[in-house]
Amino acid sequence: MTAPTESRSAKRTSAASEITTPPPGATVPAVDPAAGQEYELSDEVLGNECFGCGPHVEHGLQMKRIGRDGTTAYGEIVVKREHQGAPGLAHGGILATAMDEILGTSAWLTGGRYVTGRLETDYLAPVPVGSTLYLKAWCNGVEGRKAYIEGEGRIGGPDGPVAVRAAAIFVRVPMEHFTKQR
Ligand SMILES: CCCCCCCCCCCCCC(=O)SCCNC(=O)CCNC(=O)[C@H](O)C(C)(C)COP(=O)(O)OP(=O)(O)OC[C@H]1O[C@@H](n2cnc3c(N)ncnc32)[C@H](O)[C@@H]1OP(=O)(O)O
Repeated sequence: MTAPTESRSAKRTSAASEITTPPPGATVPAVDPAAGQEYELSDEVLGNECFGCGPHVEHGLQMKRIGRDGTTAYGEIVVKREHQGAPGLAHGGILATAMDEILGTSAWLTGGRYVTGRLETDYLAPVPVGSTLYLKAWCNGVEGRKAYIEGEGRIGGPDGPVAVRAAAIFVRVPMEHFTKQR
């Protein structure tokens, strides 16, 4: 019998593919001062209806933004019964949503409004219902309208094992992007 081999995702240290790795010319921006202020008021910026962070969306993730360090953003979600896929475990799409929310927060901290263009996710460990997922996202660079953002979610504590990683391209859009579709 051959010894079990480590999974490919466990060997990877980043979720970023060639597409979500910034090109050499990309720069890592400082936090935008206006975005820093918006961060403190993010409920008002987004309203209360966001599935990812709306504090009163009953079955939503109710992600709490718990701090930032420059454009690095920190957040937490508690996985609820309504977030299950397999019995007792968080649905992968829910985890991707949590990553989208925290990565998006980091993108917005660079200044301007951003939407997700591409989101890549590595799942490393199952996340049980009832557990807290400790989220962190940072910006690897901005080039033109594209922000290259990466992040991770840990269980058991902010320094616990990594359960999920993600990398994304967020694309800067004008404010009308959000109003013209209504
Ligand atoms: C401080 C903050 C506090 C508040 C916190 C708020 C947090 C919020 C958190 C929210 C979290 C949740 C967030 C959500 O849920 S956002 C909701 C989910 N996302 C969407 O609905 C986006 C839908 N897509 C679009 O609207 C358009 O396709 C966009 C706007 C994205 C681009 O269409 P547009 O016609 O405008 O531009 P373009 O096509 O010329 O592209 C421009 C550049 O981008 C590159 N590109 C585009 N797509 C991709 C791709 N897939 N992979 C790789 N690259 C891609 C493209 O090659 C080009 O590059 P270059 O040729 O210039 O080099």
